[in-house]
Amino acid sequence: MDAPRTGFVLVAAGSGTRLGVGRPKALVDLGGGTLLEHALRRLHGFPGRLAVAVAAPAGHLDAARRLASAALPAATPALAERADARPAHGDPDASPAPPAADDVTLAVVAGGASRQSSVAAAIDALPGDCDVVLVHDAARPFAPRALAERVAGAVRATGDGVVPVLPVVDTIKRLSGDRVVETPERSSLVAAQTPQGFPAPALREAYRSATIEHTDDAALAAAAGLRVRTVPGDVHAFKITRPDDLERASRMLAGASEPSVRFPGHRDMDVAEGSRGLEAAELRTGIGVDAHAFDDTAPLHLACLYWPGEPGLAGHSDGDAVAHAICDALLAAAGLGDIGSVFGTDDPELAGAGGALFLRRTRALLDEHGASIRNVSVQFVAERPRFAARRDEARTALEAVLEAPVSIAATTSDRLGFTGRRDGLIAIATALVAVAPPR
Ligand SMILES: Nc1ccn([C@@H]2O[C@H](COP(=O)(O)OP(=O)(O)OP(=O)(O)O)[C@@H](O)[C@H]2O)c(=O)n1
Ligand SMILES: C[C@](O)(CO)[C@H](O)COP(=O)(O)O
Repeated sequence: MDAPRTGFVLVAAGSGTRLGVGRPKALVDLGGGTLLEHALRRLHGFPGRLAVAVAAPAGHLDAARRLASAALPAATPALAERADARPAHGDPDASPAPPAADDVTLAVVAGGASRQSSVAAAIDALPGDCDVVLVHDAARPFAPRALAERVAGAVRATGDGVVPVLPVVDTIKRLSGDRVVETPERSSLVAAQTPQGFPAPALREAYRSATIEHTDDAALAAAAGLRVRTVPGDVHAFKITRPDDLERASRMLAGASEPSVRFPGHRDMDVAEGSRGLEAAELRTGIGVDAHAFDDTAPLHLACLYWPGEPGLAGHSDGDAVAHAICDALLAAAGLGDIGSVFGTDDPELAGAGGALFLRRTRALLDEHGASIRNVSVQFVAERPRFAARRDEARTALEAVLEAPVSIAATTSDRLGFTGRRDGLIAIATALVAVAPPR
């Protein structure tokens, strides 16, 4: 029997009004490929059989077919209508291993006037033997393949709809005009990403029965009665909506984060130096360590998560040693001092402050100095809390604040020392930061 086939709907028919480049957004060129191509290249190596359906702008079908065929080189020719393939580019994230021939089919159809009608048109172009359908925005071209695999896996494991989400890091306000009428409780709010996944028959039925426009597929599926659950999203799956999102994507591809990079004791680079200067950006590492004693009377906040039922950490702030160690590592890498010298205990806003506040302020300080975060790695040493089950959640929470890749791990000290006695917890972080080269 054939392995299950995953349907992959890529909606790429939007006009990109908010981006404002006068061309459909999915056809905008960025670092060696259009957004459409970047999104499809992420599928290389996707396990099992795959049926891809692209909803493209009606006036650009030929171009979309050509680009999609080249980006999915193993797509079956009958459906792919292949034409002059473009060469692969140097995108480090795109896996070089293409899927095996026969395992991928491609259809490119005209999208509609709304995202929803574009999804509907592409679903209709999928073959009938898909068990799961993933729906993805071409406007999120760097969503990694692992995210699509995570979503598809969760759909197959549960039979529910699955949406990848990131925690909301800002305080959210509900408005009437410009007047604030409510501050909703943030802990139950998340930001939805794509790809969103569904059992194929349920999604087809939900789209057939939809009577109003929804902003995402999960909302449409839920309105049709399908249960929808979440999995951790990925910071790289950000949506390119406005010009600054495109700049962010372009910097990410160039391998550095700021067009103008300043560092104490180093020269300024201007925008005109552009990618040439960025290629030359110097990488600096930093290390940070933070320890806090346990306080049985306090709630535990660690790695920007709340840990109900666990003893908390003593401190002037909320004691989030993981966040504090990361701040120190970032400040050290950027040559900007340390958490003690930057954030005084006399600042009333910091009394009881959460780790996210320290991380946000640290990131803003690095931004001000033109230093860009490349990645962070952090490990904490403690007998409690048990960490493994919340690793993804912790990584996602930290990545959402830092907008950079984070690895997080935990270990015990084999009952040795203060961590072994359960007196407290210690966190050690390293950070890699890009700064301008010396003059
Ligand atoms: N009629 C539409 C509208 C949107 N989309 C797709 O839906 C995704 C998310 O939409 P958004 O980011 O809002 O894209 P645009 O509609 O192009 O942007 P804008 O609202 O600024 O015009 C994008 O990949 C877009 O191409 C689509 O296929 N068909
Ligand atoms: C589907 C989506 O990407 C989920 O966040 C989003 O709703 C689409 O963006 P739009 O601007 O509402 O079309």
